[in-house]
Amino acid sequence: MSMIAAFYSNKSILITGATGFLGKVLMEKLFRTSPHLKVIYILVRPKSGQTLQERVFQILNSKLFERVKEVCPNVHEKIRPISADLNQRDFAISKEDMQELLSCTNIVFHCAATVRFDAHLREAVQLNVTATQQLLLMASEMPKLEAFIHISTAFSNCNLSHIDEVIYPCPVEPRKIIDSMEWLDDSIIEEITPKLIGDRPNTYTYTKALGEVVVQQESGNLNVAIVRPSIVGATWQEPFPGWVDNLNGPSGLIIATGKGFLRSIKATPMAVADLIPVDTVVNLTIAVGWYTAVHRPKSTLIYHSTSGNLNPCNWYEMGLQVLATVEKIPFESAFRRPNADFTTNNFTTQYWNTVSHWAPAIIYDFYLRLTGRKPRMLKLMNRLLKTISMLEYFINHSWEWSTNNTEMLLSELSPEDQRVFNFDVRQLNWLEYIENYVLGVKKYLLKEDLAGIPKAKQHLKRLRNIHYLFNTALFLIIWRLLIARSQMARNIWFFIVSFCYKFISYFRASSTLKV
Ligand SMILES: CCCCCCCCCCCCCCCC(=O)SCCNC(=O)CCNC(=O)[C@H](O)C(C)(C)COP(=O)(O)OP(=O)(O)OC[C@H]1O[C@@H](n2cnc3c(N)ncnc32)[C@H](O)[C@@H]1OP(=O)(O)O
Ligand SMILES: NC(=O)C1=CN([C@@H]2O[C@H](COP(=O)(O)OP(=O)(O)OC[C@H]3O[C@@H](n4cnc5c(N)ncnc54)[C@H](OP(=O)(O)O)[C@@H]3O)[C@@H](O)[C@H]2O)C=CC1
Repeated sequence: MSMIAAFYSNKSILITGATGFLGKVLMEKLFRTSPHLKVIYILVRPKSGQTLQERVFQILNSKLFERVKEVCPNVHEKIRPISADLNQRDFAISKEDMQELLSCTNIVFHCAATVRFDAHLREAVQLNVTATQQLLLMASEMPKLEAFIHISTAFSNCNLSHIDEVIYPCPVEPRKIIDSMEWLDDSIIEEITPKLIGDRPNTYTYTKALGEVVVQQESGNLNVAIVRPSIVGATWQEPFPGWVDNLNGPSGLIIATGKGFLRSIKATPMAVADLIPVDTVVNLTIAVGWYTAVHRPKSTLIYHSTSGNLNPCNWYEMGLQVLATVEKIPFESAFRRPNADFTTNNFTTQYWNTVSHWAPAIIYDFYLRLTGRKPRMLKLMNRLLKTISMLEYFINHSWEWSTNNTEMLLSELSPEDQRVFNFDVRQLNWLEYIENYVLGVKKYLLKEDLAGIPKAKQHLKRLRNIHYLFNTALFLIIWRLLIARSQMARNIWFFIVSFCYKFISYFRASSTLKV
């Protein structure tokens, strides 16, 4: 019997960010392994014209939750959506709901955040810092609370190259930042943002670091722990391999590569691709919840959920495996044949952007215009290149994260818990994982049917022929122009033609002799 699963039985759990990528997998695993838990409260806001109930219905009826329904048929009764907006004072939770949350909650998992790299500092502070502070305040009024688990990111201190499982101080106190956001206007905030974030690449990593300091300063007597995942990818094993439902991190780039939009990228091939499967992060998070509640460590423990120091894979290996997979299982209606060249300096990056990205987009848009359709490829390409420029920092640096607490926790688990809540990244086979990831992107993100693979392969063959034809035509045109203008080109041309002629004549003569 799993001790961790038993611990969560009969517990009331509060999850923020439960409609997000990580939150959904966390909920799924909790329900599947502890079907006798009392209730999971989730803080949800209405979105995209959907009510709370519609959002929850959609999640419960998704493929991700299929296995849950077998072990916990009354899952819909155990999930209690609470209308809340983390950007509002007291999260805009009704009095009755707040009362219930305060009096019943045993464990809090705080996953909600803005993960956008380009978020305005005010927005990022509100969600990643102020909301965390408010939630801690709420938690301090929960008499039955046993543990508060905060999800941060391994990149919150990405300005350092070696990162320990400790909270690093921020030059400006989070409280001062929170206060200043209340009275500074947007334009001044924009002006001071680069100074505040310093050598971090974006407001996301900066505010996640501030969020950690807030946890440290405001947790009082609470049992608190922080989990820091690196780049969270598709599921490795559970509930099934390859599940993913958003474009963040590598998923969007896998699509862009598989569809042949992205053909070269500025990346350091040997830099560590510190990916971590979402189910590994979730297993660790659940184990951390149990350990924090049961063992009540004296200080706030930080757990790195990273892969680089125990089982490294680099961007080159990852790129190769993505390509090998899309060769075997191609995506439908590719724009060009997939390719992934890594460039390492600005000049070659600009060159390949022009040749491999902008030029084909302009030609294709021209073709769309000619056929009476609306051009769209250049716009799409520019958006893609903007996205890549935001991710570039993370594919051109390597970090070392120490994982002592995570390893300690693994050793504390019973063999059964190590199996049920496996977060030992040493067991991960990267080639298999990446192949399943790409397949998952095809099935769950692009919603492509595997029956369409032969057609997709045919389409790639056609693209290859167009490519050869285009290159030959281009070569002939350039050559023709050169011959017309340059004596040297003409000489070379006549030399090549006469050489070929002589070679063929010699070959013919020798074969006649043999007969
Ligand atoms: C060979 C293989 C190599 C693989 C190589 C992998 C490298 C992978 C490095 C990851 C490194 C993360 C390391 C931090 C890990 C955390 O701790 S944070 C969690 C991760 N967070 C993120 O990834 C968020 C990044 N995304 C953003 O911040 C915003 O989407 C951006 C990039 C600023 C774009 O903002 P925007 O212009 O307002 O556009 P937005 O509405 O978000 O999306 C515009 C279009 O781009 C698409 N898009 C959005 N994100 C992406 C994406 N990642 N890729 C492609 N398209 C995207 C959208 O689908 C949308 O298309 P349409 O639906 O309009 O057709
Ligand atoms: N994905 C990754 O690569 C990594 C993620 N992390 C961390 O993991 C956690 C989860 O990330 P992930 O699941 O990927 O992110 P998602 O963007 O998928 O999910 C974010 C969640 O936060 C909720 N949320 C955002 N704003 C509000 C608001 N104002 N009120 C209520 N809820 C809100 C979203 O709700 P809604 O659905 O309504 O938008 C959603 O449920 C975050 O703390 C992130 O920093 C850390 C490292 C890497």
